[in-house]
Amino acid sequence: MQSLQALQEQLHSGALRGARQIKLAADLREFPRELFALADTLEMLDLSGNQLSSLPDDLTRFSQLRVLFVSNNPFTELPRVLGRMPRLEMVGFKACQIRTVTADSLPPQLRWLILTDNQITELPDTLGERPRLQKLMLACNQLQSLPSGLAHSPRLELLRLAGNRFAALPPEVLAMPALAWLAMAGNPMTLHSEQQVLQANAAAAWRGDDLQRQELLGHGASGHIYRASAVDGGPDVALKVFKAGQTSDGTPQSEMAAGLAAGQHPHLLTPLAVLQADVHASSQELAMVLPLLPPGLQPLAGPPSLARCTRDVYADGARFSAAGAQRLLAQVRSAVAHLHGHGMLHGDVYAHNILWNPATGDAVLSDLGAASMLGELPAAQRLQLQQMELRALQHLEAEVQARMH
Ligand SMILES: Nc1ncnc2c1ncn2[C@@H]1O[C@H](COP(=O)(O)OP(=O)(O)OP(=O)(O)O)[C@@H](O)[C@H]1O
Repeated sequence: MQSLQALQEQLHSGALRGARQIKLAADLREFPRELFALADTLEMLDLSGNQLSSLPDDLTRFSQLRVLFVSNNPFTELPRVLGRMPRLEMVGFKACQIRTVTADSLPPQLRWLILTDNQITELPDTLGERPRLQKLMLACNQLQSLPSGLAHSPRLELLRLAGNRFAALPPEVLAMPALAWLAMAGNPMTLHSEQQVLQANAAAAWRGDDLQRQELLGHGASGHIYRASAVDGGPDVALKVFKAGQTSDGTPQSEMAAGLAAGQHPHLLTPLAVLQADVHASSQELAMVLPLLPPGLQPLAGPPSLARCTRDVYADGARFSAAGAQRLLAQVRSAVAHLHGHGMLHGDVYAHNILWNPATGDAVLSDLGAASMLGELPAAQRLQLQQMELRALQHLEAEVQARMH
């Protein structure tokens, strides 16, 4: 819905009676109190893209609310009232201006917290006292440490720490019993390696004139992918043009550095080169050149839904033959082993990042958007992190094996 008036009209006409979901982006400066008419039924409220900086103290009247998105609003503090919301489990405040997260602002049932792209320097200890916490998105903040209680978060599986101020790996990470997906690039602990790779590859960057951009092949959260032909008559390539300076997993620079450091592998999609920025262009597009994948590939599954949280969503009829499953998993394992051999973590080993050809069973692991270069970390930590990533592979194996016929 795009206006308060539309909300009022629909409430008045009864069209919203019993509504469980509302999305309202209407340049709101204050929480629309009209919504309290739905206090007994609303389960999901999306007020992203408004001008809100606070939420009312009686938000607790939304007794059924489980999901709250308030991204892109000028909050400076995570509203304390959230800590009193009885059923709230998913909270999204991406790209606000949050500096402060107080101990009492975290809902008791918290399962999925998104605080990506804020200005947070410190998180409260109570974050470690949320036993259902499963997914924690903290990329692009100013954190230097984690609350010690997070070390024993029993269900925390996915953690995004990229683009913060960690000078060393926070010790809590290695103790997390269920962690399987970790992004930590773009921190002082990895940055030198990333910059070195980008510098070493700068001379080999392709120029915009080397390529003719053709049709759009697809797009994902972080970029648009085009087919491009090389003007010197070489084979066609794919060009990934990044959408923004940062994603929920990290920055394009970290993604490009990781891809270049990994080099080529038959079951891993990594760049051939970066594209030189066009100094004359009005907007400085970041882009990289990838090998063009053959047709017939499709993602092995869809990304996690709200309900699935950290687990992918497979098509209802998805089935694999025993031989096909073995082939697919062996190829993904070899791609992950290649990355580990190069001192890296993929960070996002998921079926939705595997492009797979159902006819041949061949697979390619893609999306290094959450990958980290671990070269600056002590060898023992590197190994422990790579062991941790094997949990993600085990989840993938279990999902595929559960669909074997
Ligand atoms: N190298 C390639 N060759 C051919 N097609 C590609 C290539 N890379 C991506 N595509 C197409 O573009 C689609 C989108 O790619 P992808 O999901 O990797 O986007 P993204 O923005 O990089 O990813 P994410 O959403 O994980 O950030 C793919 O499903 C595929 O159809």
